[in-house]
Amino acid sequence: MSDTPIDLDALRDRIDDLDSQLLTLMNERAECAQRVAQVKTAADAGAVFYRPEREAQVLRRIMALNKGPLDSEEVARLFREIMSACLALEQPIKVAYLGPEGTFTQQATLKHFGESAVSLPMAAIDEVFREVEAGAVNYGVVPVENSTEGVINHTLDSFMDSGLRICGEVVLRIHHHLLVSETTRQDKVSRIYSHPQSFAQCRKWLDAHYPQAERVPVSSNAEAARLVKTEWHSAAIAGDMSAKLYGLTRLAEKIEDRPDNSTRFLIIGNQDVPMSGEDKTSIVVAMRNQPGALHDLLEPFHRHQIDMTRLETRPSRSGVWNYVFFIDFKGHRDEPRVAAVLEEVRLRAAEVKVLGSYPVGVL
Ligand SMILES: O=C(O)C(=O)C[C@]1(C(=O)O)C=C[C@@H](O)C=C1
Repeated sequence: MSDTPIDLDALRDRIDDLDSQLLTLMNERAECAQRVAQVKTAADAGAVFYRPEREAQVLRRIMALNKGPLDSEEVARLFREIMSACLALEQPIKVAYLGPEGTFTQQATLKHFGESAVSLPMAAIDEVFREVEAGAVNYGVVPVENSTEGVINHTLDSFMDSGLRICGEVVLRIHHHLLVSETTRQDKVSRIYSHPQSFAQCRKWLDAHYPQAERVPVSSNAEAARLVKTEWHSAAIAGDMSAKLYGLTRLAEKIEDRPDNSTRFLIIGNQDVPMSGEDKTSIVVAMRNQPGALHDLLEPFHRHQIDMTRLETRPSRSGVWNYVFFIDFKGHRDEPRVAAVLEEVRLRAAEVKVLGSYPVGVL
């Protein structure tokens, strides 16, 4: 822009003009998406409209193109919403998530699917699986691991009995706040409600600032926030969504002990996702109970130089599955290198189940 001062009215006229162009372009894009839907339906009666690999490519491309001044993540969030609205025109998407409303899983659902998807809170992780299996919803969102507290066993166990596939992942930075209501006597907080995981993630801060307060574990952060509404001497540890839902204010912000505290969520569904260019694969492997079993399992990954991002062991729930390992690694099952490793692992294991290949979380 030149250095000549431009008056406010002229700038607003320019903004109006740009908004008109954006509106036309967004609607042109929406029409394209509608035509994409027609092409998909013509090719296949059971067409799949939601395409995680394409969405990841669109967002990555936009982030790479962005020259600012808008931040790349901000730009991606805007495009996420545009795609969410375009997908809703193709097919309204229903997503079940681990509720209740106001939890971090709801936040992850919005982050991944945008505001145009219909999201439905479920009371438990296995209910999310059941809803997707029954076809009552298109996809599900469940937490799988936290950087401070580790793996969420319920989710891993649910995969052992389910035929559902992993279609995507979303990583959320978790910020906890100490929340109070307008009636709370802030100098008299003697009880704090939260989910056990959140207490664990804020342990040091609580020991330093509220060593005397009673810590009451409840089923979710949102439930903690709800309880605080009715008690003048209580506070809750929860995130922004819960604060907003119950109209609470922050007495202290970002009280998690680790600044990089984050939770990874999985998108579960019925489809195999094609390659996006930057993918991960999750498998579950049962090994026979014999010496060197773990070494045998890991050796092919090392030899093919495949980058393992997670390895978890769960107790087996049947005779054959003596050891059960959940493994995440970089790459897609359709890549020859990955296909070769999977073949070798199959020869060494009692059983192998590929839970899915899916795009590495973009946002
Ligand atoms: O490319 C497609 O397959 C589309 O349906 C279009 C579009 C988009 O808006 O860009 C919408 C939904 C899909 O999940 C992926 C992308």
